[in-house]
Amino acid sequence: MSNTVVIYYSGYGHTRRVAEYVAEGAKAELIEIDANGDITDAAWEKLNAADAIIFGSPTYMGSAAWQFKKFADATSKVWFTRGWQDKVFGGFTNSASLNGDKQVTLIFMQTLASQHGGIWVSLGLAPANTFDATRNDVNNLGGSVGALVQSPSDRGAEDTAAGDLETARLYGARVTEIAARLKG
Ligand SMILES: Cc1cc2nc3c(=O)[nH]c(=O)nc-3n(C[C@H](O)[C@H](O)[C@H](O)COP(=O)(O)O)c2cc1C
Repeated sequence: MSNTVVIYYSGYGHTRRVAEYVAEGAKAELIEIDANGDITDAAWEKLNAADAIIFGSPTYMGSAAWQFKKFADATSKVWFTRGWQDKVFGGFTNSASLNGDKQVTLIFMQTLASQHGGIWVSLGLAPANTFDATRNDVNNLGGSVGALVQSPSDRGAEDTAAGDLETARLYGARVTEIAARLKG
């Protein structure tokens, strides 16, 4: 069994709900980045000890929230020692529009993982893109780099599409399974 940590920021709770689904699938511990973009020393230790790390952030203005970026910049301290070399990584993002430039956020997370010498896990789920596909289907947003979720701008986190949340859960499970396989 591998040890996975989900680290995320959420401004208004929508991404927190997604993070809970990812963590359920991954059997992971959750760490929330606070409103100042900080995490505790104990949280850094958990990240350093993890076999797999899954990043999460809402997409704000076409990229990750600044709090997540502050965390990303703070990982430079670990980068100097190659402390996360060969860890397994994944990422998810959530935003109001179906597209909303979510891909930019995922590519940012994938690049962050690559800077650390990590092994990135793709979504690994076929898109549900037929005429009859619905928002209850897995991967209805058609992602491939990581998990994409849409939360309607006029609703709370409880109204996030079931298919997107299931996509998040399945993706978490995939990251942990791949980390376990690599661990041997
Ligand atoms: C400052 C700000 C910028 C946003 N920019 C985008 C955006 O670029 N694309 C989009 O689809 N939604 C955008 N949104 C909507 C959020 O991504 C959406 O409400 C998301 O569910 C918020 O997640 P949270 O509750 O975890 O903060 C933005 C919201 C805020 C507050």
